[in-house]
Amino acid sequence: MDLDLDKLKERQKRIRNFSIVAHIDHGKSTIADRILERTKTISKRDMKAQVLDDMDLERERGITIKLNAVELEYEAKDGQTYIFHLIDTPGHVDFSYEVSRSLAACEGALLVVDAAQGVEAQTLANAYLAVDNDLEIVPVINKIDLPSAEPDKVKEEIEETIGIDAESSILMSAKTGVGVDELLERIVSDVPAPEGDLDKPLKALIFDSVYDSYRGVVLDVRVREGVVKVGDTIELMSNKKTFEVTEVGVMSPKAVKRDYLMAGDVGYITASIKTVKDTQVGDTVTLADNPTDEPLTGYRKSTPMVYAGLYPVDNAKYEDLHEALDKLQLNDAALEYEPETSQALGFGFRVGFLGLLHMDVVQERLERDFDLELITTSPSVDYHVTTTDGNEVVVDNPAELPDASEIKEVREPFVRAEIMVPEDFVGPVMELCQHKRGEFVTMDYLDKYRVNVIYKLPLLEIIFDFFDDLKSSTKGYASLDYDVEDYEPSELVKMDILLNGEPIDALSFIVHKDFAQKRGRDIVSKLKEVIPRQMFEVPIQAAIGNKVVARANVKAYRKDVTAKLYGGDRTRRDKLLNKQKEGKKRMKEIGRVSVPQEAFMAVLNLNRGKDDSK
Ligand SMILES: Nc1nc2c(ncn2[C@@H]2O[C@H](COP(=O)(O)OP(=O)(O)OP(=O)(O)O)[C@@H](O)[C@H]2O)c(=O)[nH]1
Repeated sequence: MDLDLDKLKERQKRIRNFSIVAHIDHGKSTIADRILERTKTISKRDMKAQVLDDMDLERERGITIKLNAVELEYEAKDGQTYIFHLIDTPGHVDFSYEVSRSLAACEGALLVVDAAQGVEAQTLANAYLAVDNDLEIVPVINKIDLPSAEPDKVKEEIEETIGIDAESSILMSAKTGVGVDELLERIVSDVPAPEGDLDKPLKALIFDSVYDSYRGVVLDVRVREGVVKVGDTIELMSNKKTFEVTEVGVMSPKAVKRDYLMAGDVGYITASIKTVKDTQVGDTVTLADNPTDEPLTGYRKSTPMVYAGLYPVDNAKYEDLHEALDKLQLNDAALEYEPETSQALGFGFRVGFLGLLHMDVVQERLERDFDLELITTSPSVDYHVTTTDGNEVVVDNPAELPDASEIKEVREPFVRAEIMVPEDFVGPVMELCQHKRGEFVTMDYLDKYRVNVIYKLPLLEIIFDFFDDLKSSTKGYASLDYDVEDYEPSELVKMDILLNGEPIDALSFIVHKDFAQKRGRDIVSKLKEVIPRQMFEVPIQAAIGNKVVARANVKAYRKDVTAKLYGGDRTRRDKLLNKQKEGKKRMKEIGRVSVPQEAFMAVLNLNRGKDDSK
């Protein structure tokens, strides 16, 4: 097929690639929906609650996790039809890495700020990412319909904190539809058209990919230079593998086949790529017979912050879990894993996550989409350890921490946390940070009422529900952003948990010396509750090295769950028995002791400062 390059150049001038970035809940998805509606990309009837958040999990949790790209056509007031590629981005702090991936595919960003909440931590973090990517930023003040909206104050905040001109901010309400027309016109006038030579060899960035059981791997790409057509042989530059293109197209919002994708386009390519491992997000696609010289610079690779062991309840499902992780990783470049074995749990994987929300999402997806039953061990951060013989080791599994006598120093990751909060709550915020081993850095006034409090905090203390604690101690007014800054020595110890005299590797955790005694006692009493009585007495001990810090016994004999019920109520009795049966599936035989999944969660929840028995 011959393409008319002049026509394509004309078309390129009418393309606008942009993202919407915002703090969580400021209205990105609702704005995206309004844009889709107004451009008739989707009829009202077809519109589910929110189209772009299309994963079940996202809808249930009401958060955007995965990015999505859609193409839409907009007939502007100048009479021309423009092609918009809208790339959705997540708002939760765990997923800021995904934001930078989507921004790499754009020329502009709509920076959405809630008119009542004002600039928050992720507003800033995302605005900086947009600036780093040289994007044109269009400020949008949303929710002006709210009685508490203060658009003028928010404009000032944007100017002061981000340093961009906010006078011409679009004032809108995604709820009522006010401002949507202006928004569409401003996308045309303010977001630059993509540049990129159509005559040059193909250069396209893979910014996401999904596995489809019929078509193989589907690559989401932003074409930077050249053109790609069905029948072309593409090469993935990182591994030099070649594939014949079977389909190209765009999402609008369903897949729509096209004859070609050209420089400036955001769309998908399928090429019967069967192995998930061949495609890497951030890689460059070119043509095998006319390759480009240099790959595009990908983007910063995500680094996991939290690690946990994932084990199938049924050991025979190990391969299934492996395959499921492979598939999941394709859609989730931030996910890292490697095989590990546990004496207690058998074969499984050490998995690296961006945060606990990411961990929950991954576990839920593995269980729901791949029908696996899993045990997750207590999450850990990565520790840098210097041993007495001078070796440096990185430990992300507490069970692997060398013996205390062999350790010279343990360094743990510290973050610089920026907490934005109305000044009335500065006290509670500082109290919380202090309690979490934080070190005060500085405090700035953003305006008359709002303060940016900066603390240095151990990542270990942040990952366990710091965010929830922060929300409750500030009535929901605080927002948080953090970045790992460095590793510093801390007085950390490994707590072993022994059942029946045997240390259970999957229950070990690392804790600061000052919190160790209490944590040990709490865990032991929690385990005593959740471990069912067995045919023999089971001692539970918490120990640091050889020193036992807490101990309890689970008495012998099996608890009969129906004992308390008098005869009559049959259904209630059945229900209980069923519940017990259900619970049993999640029992893991460790040595001679049956340990329920709850035991592993108990360790996690106590570390998170929660009691899950309620
Ligand atoms: N009153 C009012 N509410 C709005 C407006 N825009 C969005 N909302 C509501 O604000 C909440 C959050 O909106 P979303 O669009 O889900 O926010 P988001 O920024 O996409 O959130 P994430 O996808 O989790 O990052 C929802 O309950 C919306 O109905 C608006 O203009 N006015």
